[in-house]
Amino acid sequence: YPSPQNIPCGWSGVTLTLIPSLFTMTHLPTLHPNEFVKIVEVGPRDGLQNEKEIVPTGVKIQLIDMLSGTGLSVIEATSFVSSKWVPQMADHTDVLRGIQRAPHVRYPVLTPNLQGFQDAVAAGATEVAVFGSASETFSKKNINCSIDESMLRFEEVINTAKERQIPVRGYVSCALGCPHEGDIKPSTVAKVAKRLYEMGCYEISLADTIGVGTPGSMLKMLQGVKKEVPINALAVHCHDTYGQALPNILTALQMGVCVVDSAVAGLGGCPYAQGSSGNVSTEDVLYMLHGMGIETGVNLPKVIEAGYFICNALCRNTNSKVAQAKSRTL
Ligand SMILES: CC(C)(COP(=O)([O-])OP(=O)([O-])OC[C@H]1O[C@@H](n2cnc3c(N)ncnc32)[C@H](O)[C@@H]1OP(=O)([O-])[O-])[C@@H](O)C(=O)NCCC(=O)NCCSC(=O)C[C@@](C)(O)CC(=O)[O-]
Repeated sequence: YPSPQNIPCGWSGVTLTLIPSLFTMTHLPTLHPNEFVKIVEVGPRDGLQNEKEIVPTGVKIQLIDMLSGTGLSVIEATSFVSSKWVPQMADHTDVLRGIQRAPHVRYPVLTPNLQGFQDAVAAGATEVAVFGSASETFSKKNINCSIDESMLRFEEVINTAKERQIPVRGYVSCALGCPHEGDIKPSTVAKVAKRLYEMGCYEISLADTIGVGTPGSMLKMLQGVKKEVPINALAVHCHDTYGQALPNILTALQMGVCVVDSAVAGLGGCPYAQGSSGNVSTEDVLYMLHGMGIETGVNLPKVIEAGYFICNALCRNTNSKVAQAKSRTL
């Protein structure tokens, strides 16, 4: 079963003993110039799925094409979900067929069930993601089934994907809190993550769906999950509702995580998680990582340009502090 993870993963060498010093702020970990963090750009999917006005398909395609030229290696393109549930993603096939695929870029799409997987493959998808939750209530509201039922659906998707050599990524929503159930135990997150990993997901993205986490809760959650899933198979997916996304990501990096999800211009929100704000912006994550001497292979000015493009198209300001600062100094 193929793993698309060819990228060196440098931060896994940072030891847990550095974590207490994060909190006393006495010193930060030593930085090495060859360290690499993979960015998973989720703007075209997570960033746009919650937009009230339907974004023209051509705009989505142009955004993905611009992002393809930035050095990003993974761009989540769209979702093969029900258009009754998420009308914004109804043009999934046209988006996937319309983009100019760059050879070094992978374009995963969300598939909640076998029907979505089959539609995605028919449209040309070569990588998919299943999305589960650590909260029963959120699972029912988001994909209309319990956690156990969702695992049966995902198993079908993953087994079919294996036959076709299609890699599958897994999400665990509500990893740091649920809009309906409040706090979620790290052991519950770990259990769901483990099930997805053992079924065959090559990477598990732990999502702070409503952006309520702090470095403290991120630390405890990752301590729980890494007992069940190797740290180099984990990613973090932080929404920035309480302005904690960057410190949470930094904490995850210090724990050894080396894959970070983010959305250009900080777009986003989940239609089934009221009150959640946008994802952490790709521009701000890049600025932090590059400032720490960590390589990403991504060109920040080109991402800022893509961010301006989509913000103009949506008639709104960017959520990226870095893009805002750069525009003031132009
Ligand atoms: C999962 C379903 C489809 C179940 O929806 P359901 O209504 O329970 O499905 P069903 O199996 O009972 O079928 C009912 C109808 O839906 C159709 N159907 C069935 N499956 C599909 C499909 N794949 N694509 C298109 N149509 C589909 C099916 O064909 C049938 O059509 P009808 O006979 O009535 O005409 C629905 O609940 C759904 O689409 N949910 C999507 C929710 C979603 O996209 N949420 C946002 C993404 S998750 C997220 O944002 C979190 C994340 C990943 O970013 C991380 C984080 O921050 O937490």
